[in-house]
Amino acid sequence: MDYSASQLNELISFLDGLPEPRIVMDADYRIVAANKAYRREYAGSGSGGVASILGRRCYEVSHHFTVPCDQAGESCPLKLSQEEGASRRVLHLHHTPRGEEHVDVETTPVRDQEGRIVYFVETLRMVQQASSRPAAQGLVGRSPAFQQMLEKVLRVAPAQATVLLLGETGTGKELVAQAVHEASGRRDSPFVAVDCTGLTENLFESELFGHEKGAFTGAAFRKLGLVESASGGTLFLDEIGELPPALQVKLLRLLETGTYRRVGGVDTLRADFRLVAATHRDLKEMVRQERFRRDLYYRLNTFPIHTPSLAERREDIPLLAASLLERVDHRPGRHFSAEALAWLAGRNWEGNIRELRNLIERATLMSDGEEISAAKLAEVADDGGESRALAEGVGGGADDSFRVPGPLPLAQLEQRYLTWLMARPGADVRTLAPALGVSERTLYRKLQR
Ligand SMILES: Nc1ncnc2c1ncn2[C@@H]1O[C@H](COP(=O)(O)OP(=O)(O)OP(=O)(O)O)[C@@H](O)[C@H]1O
Repeated sequence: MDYSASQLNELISFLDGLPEPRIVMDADYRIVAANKAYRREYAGSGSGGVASILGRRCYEVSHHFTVPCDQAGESCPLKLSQEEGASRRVLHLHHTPRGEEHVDVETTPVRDQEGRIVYFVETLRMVQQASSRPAAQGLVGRSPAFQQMLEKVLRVAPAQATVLLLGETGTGKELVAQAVHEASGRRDSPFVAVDCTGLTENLFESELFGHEKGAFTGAAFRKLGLVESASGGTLFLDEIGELPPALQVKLLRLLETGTYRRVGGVDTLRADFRLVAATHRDLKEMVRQERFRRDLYYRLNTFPIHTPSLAERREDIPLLAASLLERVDHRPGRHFSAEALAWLAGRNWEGNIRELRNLIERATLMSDGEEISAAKLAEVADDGGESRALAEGVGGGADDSFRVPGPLPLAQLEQRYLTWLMARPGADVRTLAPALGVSERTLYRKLQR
């Protein structure tokens, strides 16, 4: 290796001056150095400081894995970077002194004079827009489906590209739109949301473009439109599939020319917003049926992001439930019993997170003690008794074979398996724990994770 110790020291002191946490690794995944920001953020005090990570492998430190990430079902940026000889970025869940966190990891090869790769510099950017632990606000999630979505959000956010959010109702499209805004350079300017449902032609124009004083009866003052209010920021058009054809033309004109006029005004104004649009409809099908303009569809569909349904991210339900409980109920000590969490995870949620949130809110209002039970949830669920039957363990409905779509990291497999087990009729922690060879406390802790 033609890379001297003094060159390595030079590299480290250069990295010390950079604000983001960075580590240097060799091709064998060993951490050979960490910059000041890394030491501050990750190697904390108490755990032996930076000395405790030097010489150890990155996958042991960040994932507590015994094999490299790519052998544990995750993509490994070091491996990808090595294969392609270029920088690679992936989103990972990392163990940190604060618990598990989403981290945007970028690995860049370092070459010697002969152009051979000798080290890799890994940059770790903390993701502010989502939490993998219960949180009082923002997006929470840790399932693969959620991570795939989050990775797309973080990639597109810094660009100006239009984002199209496609997903069932209640999957968090507005929250995702806000995350795009927060992760973009426009975060200090307004985020303006417009619901396109029920917009008439007149309303659309005056709401979006504003109007001049006296433009029509009742227009006593000049009014700023939402496009103007969103200037410098992000305009979120929710339920874009509901926009009538006449308004689709107007929106297309705005997007293509980047200009508009207030109702009753003569000045042409320049729009400056980043567009995020969302719909639960199949826009492509609407185009086929000529209910949505093809040209507008292509203009909007620059960067589509699928917001996963709860059925696609079932393992996130206990985490979401704990977060939503924090949001709707501020009484100290309020929590779900393990059976309640398993009951929530085993149910079908057509209304997705919104339905989950509403049910939790009803259950908190109807519960007196600190603990919310599965029986209480079943009582307040409005599905004709099917839920109660499941909670009491007398009804069918739970599939009796455990299946996974393909290889999964073992920690995820365990989580899925436990959630599935607990969702079976009659399952309870007391009888399951000995069958699984763990204590009740351990099982409870695993279910809360
Ligand atoms: N990942 C998430 N973490 C925490 N809360 C979430 C998450 N996603 C959605 N929520 C919550 O779920 C509810 C529904 O979300 P939101 O209104 O953004 O959904 P939507 O997809 O825009 O729905 P619709 O299509 O009906 O407009 C909100 O209360 C939101 O705060």
